[in-house]
Amino acid sequence: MAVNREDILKALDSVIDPVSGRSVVHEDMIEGLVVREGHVGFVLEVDPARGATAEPLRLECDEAVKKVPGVLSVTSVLTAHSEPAASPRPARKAPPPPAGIDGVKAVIAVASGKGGVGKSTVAVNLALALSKLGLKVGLLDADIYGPSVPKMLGLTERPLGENGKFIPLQKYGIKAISIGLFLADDEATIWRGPMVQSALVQMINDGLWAPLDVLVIDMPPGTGDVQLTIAQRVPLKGAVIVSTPQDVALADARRGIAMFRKTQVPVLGIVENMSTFICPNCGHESHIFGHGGARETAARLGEPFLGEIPLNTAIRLTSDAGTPIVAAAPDTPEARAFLLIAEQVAAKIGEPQRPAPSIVIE
Ligand SMILES: Nc1ncnc2c1ncn2[C@@H]1O[C@H](COP(=O)(O)OP(=O)(O)OP(=O)(O)O)[C@@H](O)[C@H]1O
Repeated sequence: MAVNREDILKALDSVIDPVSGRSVVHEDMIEGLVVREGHVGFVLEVDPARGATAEPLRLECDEAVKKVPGVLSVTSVLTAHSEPAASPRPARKAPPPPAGIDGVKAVIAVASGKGGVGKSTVAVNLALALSKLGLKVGLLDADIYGPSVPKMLGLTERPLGENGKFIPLQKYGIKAISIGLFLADDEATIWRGPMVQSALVQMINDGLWAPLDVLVIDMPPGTGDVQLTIAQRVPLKGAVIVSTPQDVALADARRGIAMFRKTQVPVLGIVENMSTFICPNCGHESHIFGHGGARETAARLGEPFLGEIPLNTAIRLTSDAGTPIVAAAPDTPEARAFLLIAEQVAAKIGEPQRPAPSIVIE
């Protein structure tokens, strides 16, 4: 039986907010409703003063929606946001350091100051390479404005919920959740910053991730409020900065580094992506976007340089096909470049390497 938005809104209209005494629909508390082939997702937005105390209301909404005939799964997110304050902005106190996540030994962010430099490609292949080293790995795609992990890992189904917790999907031996799996294609742009932040923090804290050695977060590109809040509210052990070798990208990478330094998140190192191009026909080596800029920037800023990833058609084709190069062809020089970076990252987060399990392409 096909279920539609009206059915869901009607069901939600029966849920009464105990604070206002009116329905959550009437009070405009439901945002970002998505109904796709029986799978329903929405955001319940409450006043920041209520925060997590509104969790029973969210569960009540879930229960109401689950009763609608044809509904296969419900994923909801509770967010508490405040409208931007009228100017002048009050001085913000530094937030307390975030608590760790039970059963997750380390959380690392893969970030870039600029979009399109291959941040997601690096995040996905780094996660798979860490898993090849024997670590238990999770991957959270937090790139609300261009979530590419579903495509790169070939994920289509929505993660199921269990007692208000998300169950990550499994692919190539890692656990993965993407914010993209909860959103309609055109929806990301209408999500306001605070909603994104709350949803992400909830996906991290309410995901059934444990046990994990490392959770890799594919950050949204840039250094705006969303990124800053993640850096402050997620217990990050460190950040990997991805850049291409051009000056413009490096300037943005420097801004990214400054942001992590400001929030006391250690920079684990810089990766230069799309570094060298070797012509598959004649073997000639060329540097389409320049070469070595990220290494120089790292040296100048006193941050580690983690390595170079070549510009290579196989990297793009395998990502597009949902079989990333580290899973599809682990013995190629391109995959080995990711493995070398993963070895350094594992060492920096204090994870000894274990015998590599084999990754099975499903
Ligand atoms: N080393 C590489 N060689 C060839 N193609 C690459 C390489 N790295 C990334 N790409 C391709 O470049 C495009 C952008 O990569 P990706 O989506 O990883 O970038 P991003 O920085 O995460 O982008 P966004 O900021 O939009 O999320 C993709 O088509 C990807 O396959």
